[in-house]
Amino acid sequence: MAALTMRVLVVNAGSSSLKLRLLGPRDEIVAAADVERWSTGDPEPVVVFVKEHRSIDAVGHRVVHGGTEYDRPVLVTPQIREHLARLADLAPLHQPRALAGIDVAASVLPGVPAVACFDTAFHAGLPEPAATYPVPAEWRRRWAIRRYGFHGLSHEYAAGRAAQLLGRPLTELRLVTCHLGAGASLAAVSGGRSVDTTMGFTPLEGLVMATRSGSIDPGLPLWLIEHAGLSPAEVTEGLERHSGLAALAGGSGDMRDVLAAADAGDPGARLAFDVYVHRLRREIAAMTASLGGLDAVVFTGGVGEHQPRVRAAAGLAYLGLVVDDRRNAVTGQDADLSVPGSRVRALTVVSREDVVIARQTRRLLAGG
Ligand SMILES: Nc1ncnc2c1ncn2[C@@H]1O[C@H](COP(=O)(O)OP(=O)(O)O)[C@@H](O)[C@H]1O
Ligand SMILES: CC(=O)OP(=O)(O)O
Ligand SMILES: [Mg+2]
Repeated sequence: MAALTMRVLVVNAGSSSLKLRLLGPRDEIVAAADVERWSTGDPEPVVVFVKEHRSIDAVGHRVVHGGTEYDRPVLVTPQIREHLARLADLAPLHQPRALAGIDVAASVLPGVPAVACFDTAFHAGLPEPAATYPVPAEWRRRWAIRRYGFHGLSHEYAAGRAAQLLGRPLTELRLVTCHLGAGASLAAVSGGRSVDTTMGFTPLEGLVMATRSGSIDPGLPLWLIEHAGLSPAEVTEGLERHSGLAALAGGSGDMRDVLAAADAGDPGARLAFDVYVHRLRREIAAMTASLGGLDAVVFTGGVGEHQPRVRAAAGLAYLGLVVDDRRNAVTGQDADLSVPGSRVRALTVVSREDVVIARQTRRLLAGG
């Protein structure tokens, strides 16, 4: 069949959700199923989805880490699957879930081609100063230590959609795209290319997340291991799964729960929100510095799409960006949030990683 008319099943295994979409040849959504608060990582919903929606021509999988090998989409073969499994320790909340999705889809859709689309690919061309960690050369060489960056499928989509909303060519724009979901990262996008991003070697660096710490003093985990008697596994578990909003609010890391508790007067939840927003503001400024200027800030991901309070608190008036309270009230739709005449625009864009994945999948299968 002509690859460009394919119906593509998109499997997006995130750290907190599993999103399944069947997209028709013009990227129209034929069917969709989301599992929110996906704590188990069990890929069984893929089986149920496939049974209900036959005539799937191809599968596109979101894979978070492509390492140095994969800076573009790739057809999944047994050998590629094994390579991707070797990267699992670099994205422990994600890579095993993506692999489980790849395996289960292959078992229920035998003979249907599957393509892996990478979060890291959009950042593969980061300028060297942004990509390089100042650590021993031997480490960088032996273990390919560098800033990889993640959420690239989302950042790429958000930047393209922002250009449409602004009615300007992407090649002329300096954008900070803010993917705020369970995981969260910012990208500095100049002329459509990622020139900086807050996540790094793994998806643990950068902003405060639902259960991840984001950036901390690298001396802290070392001290915990060397002097406080914690094992490396305990430190990993603590920073990946028991930090971030969940740790500060003392319960769920879901922003909806944090805000409900904060509104009910819970001091931990208030602090969680304040720390989240403090880091967000700081990192937006950092990305702006990497861009050398700013045309728009684009909010996407579950929190970015649905939380006016986070967007308002990002506090950008000093950058020439003034958010309009009424426009900022929208949730779950693409919109310009800024007051007319604001020099820098604020936008919200519904994350459509599925569209990027489906297009990459069709293009690869078409031989392009
Ligand atoms: N209506 C909403 N209000 C506030 N936050 C929301 C809302 N819907 C989703 N979220 C937040 O979005 C997060 C999930 O974002 P999403 O981008 O779907 O996650 P994932 O990182 O798993 O892809 C949840 O943890 C929740 O905090
Ligand atoms: C890379 C990452 O953190 O993804 P998610 O937000 O889906 O957890
Ligand atoms: Mg996601």
